[in-house]
Amino acid sequence: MQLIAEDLVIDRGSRRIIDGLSFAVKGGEALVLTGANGIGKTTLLRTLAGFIRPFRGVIRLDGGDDELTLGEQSHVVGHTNAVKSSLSVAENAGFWNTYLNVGLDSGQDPALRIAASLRHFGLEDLSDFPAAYLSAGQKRRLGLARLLVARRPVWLLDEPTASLDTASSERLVAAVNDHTSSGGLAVIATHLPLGLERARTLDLAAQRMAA
Ligand SMILES: Nc1ncnc2c1ncn2[C@@H]1O[C@H](COP(=O)(O)OP(=O)(O)OP(=O)(O)O)[C@@H](O)[C@H]1O
Repeated sequence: MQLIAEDLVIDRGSRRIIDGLSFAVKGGEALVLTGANGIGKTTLLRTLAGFIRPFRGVIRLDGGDDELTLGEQSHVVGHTNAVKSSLSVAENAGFWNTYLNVGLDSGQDPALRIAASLRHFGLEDLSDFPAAYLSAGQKRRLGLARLLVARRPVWLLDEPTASLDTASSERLVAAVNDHTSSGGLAVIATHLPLGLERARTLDLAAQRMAA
């Protein structure tokens, strides 16, 4: 499996944000996007997810499921956590298990998968807690638990360690490392060095200067 971007040109409003960017990420790899505020990391991730249409260029997932779009094969974690305040922690995870598994077979009992996801992010004791009352870091951990409640081969993560303490950041890094070691791929925007295994860095500032 390989995620390929060729000659991407992306505009926001009347400004050109990405100009002629090409890269490839193989299954088993993480690509870490770096660059100063406003350089275009979120814009690129949202374009990969299918939320923004590029002005020009090609994005494709070779070796994926031809019946599904790239977005349908991706977990997308943005700046907001997509936590439903009216549901409990476990109900949120249950909702995503149902919603995100559409078109993809998780291959595991939903209840076991949900419990394992919450355990991985240290939320098992908060299962019945109303999501509305979670702290910022707990909400972030619940947002990240989505990554494990349903199997998707592509992870697109925007500043995933925002609000996380050191231990929680390490849980995220472990989840990404497990994902890539089992053949998944990830594209991750971050300002912090994450210490991921099997990771390469794409510096968008250097790309912009070269364009
Ligand atoms: N909806 C929009 N309309 C016009 N310009 C936008 C829009 N969204 C973002 N931009 C601009 O696009 C540029 C890239 O923004 P983007 O959010 O992709 O940067 P980033 O690298 O993720 O930044 P940060 O590190 O601050 O999160 C910025 O100059 C921003 O102002």
